[in-house]
Amino acid sequence: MRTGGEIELVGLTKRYGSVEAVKAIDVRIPEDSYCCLLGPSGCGKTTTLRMIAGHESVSEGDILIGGANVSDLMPAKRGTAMMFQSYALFPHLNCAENVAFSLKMRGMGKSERRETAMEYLALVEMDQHAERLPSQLSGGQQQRVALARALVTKPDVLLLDEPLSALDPFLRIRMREELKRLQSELGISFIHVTHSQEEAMALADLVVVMNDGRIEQAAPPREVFEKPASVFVARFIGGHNVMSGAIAGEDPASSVAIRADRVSLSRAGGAIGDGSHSVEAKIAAIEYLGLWAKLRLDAPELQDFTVSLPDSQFFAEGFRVGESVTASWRSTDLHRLSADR
Ligand SMILES: Nc1ncnc2c1ncn2[C@@H]1O[C@H](COP(=O)(O)OP(=O)(O)OP(=O)(O)O)[C@@H](O)[C@H]1O
Repeated sequence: MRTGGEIELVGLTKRYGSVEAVKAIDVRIPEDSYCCLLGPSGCGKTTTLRMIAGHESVSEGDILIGGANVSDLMPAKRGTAMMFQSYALFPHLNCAENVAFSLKMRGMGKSERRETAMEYLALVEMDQHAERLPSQLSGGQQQRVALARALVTKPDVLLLDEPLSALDPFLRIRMREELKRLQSELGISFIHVTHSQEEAMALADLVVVMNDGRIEQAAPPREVFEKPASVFVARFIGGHNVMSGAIAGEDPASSVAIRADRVSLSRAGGAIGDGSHSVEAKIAAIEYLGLWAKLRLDAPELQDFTVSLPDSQFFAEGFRVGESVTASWRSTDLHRLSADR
């Protein structure tokens, strides 16, 4: 087992002509950690990853890996390996040859190459398919080989660009578990680009939420969910309602968030739960999701306001679309948000 290097991005900036794709971002990713760069399309995630890999030049700022400034180093000298969304396997080489390719480039002898390639194929449970060509593998199997090929170079940091997006939902969850296992077994850092908040929450030790070339919040998943730093993070991560501060007796220009599962509902005229804030509303829509039901409420002071009720409570109450209800919550459950930039 080895210890992956700490990664530090200092004032990292990327300009394409007049477009500033990444805007002076600062973040420290501890060694031996699983980091997800999360954000909507075009927010600068891939550009950041490509700068770390050395596939894209830096306009300003620095990239430090294990304390060394690698900003101007060739990709092969950085201690990083990249796994692409398309897997990019050589079609004419079998699995073992694909994994052994970079070892050949480094001058390793044939039998040692084969032995090492088989060891890494076993790590991703693909050793039994060593002689197959990529065209004879499923998408998920090709991805495992691509992972072995990236890991065989013994990087300090593995960079993954949307690695699960081409897989079906079932396989995506299996591979997610596999990636997490590999990261903790190998003891190196993984930096994984995704636009899926669920994927980031499931995998990451550190979630870096990006928006328009900037970092909105970099924190462990629980902190991002429980204490979203901005209106953007609260909306993007989901599960929260964002309201004007006026509802909490604060500056109407400020914003507060309440989790969808922290709101109580009672029939209009009925007793208000244990909430210290309440709003009269109508049920505009209901989505039954198995474990939960999501009820969208309509009221002048609420926008896109959703309440999540456990299925048992939802069926016991028998709420219907169009009914008048009172939504209430405790002031201690309100979370103050900073404005979007
Ligand atoms: N080679 C380029 N030339 C000009 N602009 C670019 C170039 N590459 C990226 N951009 C712009 O930089 C911004 C960030 O792009 P980037 O690919 O990093 O976003 P992303 O968050 O990875 O998006 P996605 O999830 O869609 O891949 C976008 O506005 C994009 O149009």
